[in-house]
Amino acid sequence: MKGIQDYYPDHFAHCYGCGRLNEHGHQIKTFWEGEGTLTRFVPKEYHTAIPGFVYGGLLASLIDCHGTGSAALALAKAQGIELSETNAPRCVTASLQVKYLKPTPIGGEIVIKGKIKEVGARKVIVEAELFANGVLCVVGEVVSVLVPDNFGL
Ligand SMILES: CCCCCCCCCCCC(=O)SCCNC(=O)CCNC(=O)[C@H](O)C(C)(C)COP(=O)(O)OP(=O)(O)OC[C@H]1O[C@@H](n2cnc3c(N)ncnc32)[C@H](O)[C@@H]1OP(=O)(O)O
Repeated sequence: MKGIQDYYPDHFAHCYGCGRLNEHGHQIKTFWEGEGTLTRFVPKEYHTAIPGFVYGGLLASLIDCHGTGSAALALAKAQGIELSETNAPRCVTASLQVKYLKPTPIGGEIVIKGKIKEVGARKVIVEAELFANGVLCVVGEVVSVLVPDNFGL
């Protein structure tokens, strides 16, 4: 199953968090799951903050790209866009807020769930919950803004 990131054109596919063409990045993929969105990621040992626990900056970057991916999915749905490699909304992060509720253990899969809080013509607000072994460890809110095809070129 394709994630929204699989539809990003090549020049948007180098992001460290979600770019499929960045061999050094996280290459996350974000999907619809019911009315919400979902991203999965398995941290490596070197993603350590203190031994046994995940570095918070990594968790923020996962929430960041989960947010922009969820925003692109939400805009496509709201605007009736059938996703293809030549037709997908492109969003960047305007604002990222993260709250670390509990230390996040290394050693299993992280699941990030997104709830679309607001969808405008260009701005989307996504609330994110990050779980490790089923325990809610981090919450966040991402404001994403739709940008044109030639953004950054
Ligand atoms: C398929 C391919 C995908 C491709 C995606 C692949 C890349 C994934 C990106 C991963 C995440 C990143 O790291 S992205 C990299 C980090 N982010 C950036 O570098 C973005 C830098 N900032 C910018 O370029 C700009 O400030 C923008 C594009 C974010 C917004 O500028 P703009 O386009 O002029 O927007 P503007 O008209 O002023 O505002 C539009 C709406 O957004 C709101 N807004 C604007 N800025 C903010 C803000 N900081 N915090 C809250 N809200 C804001 C405004 O109030 C307004 O709301 P309303 O009046 O409509 O309610």
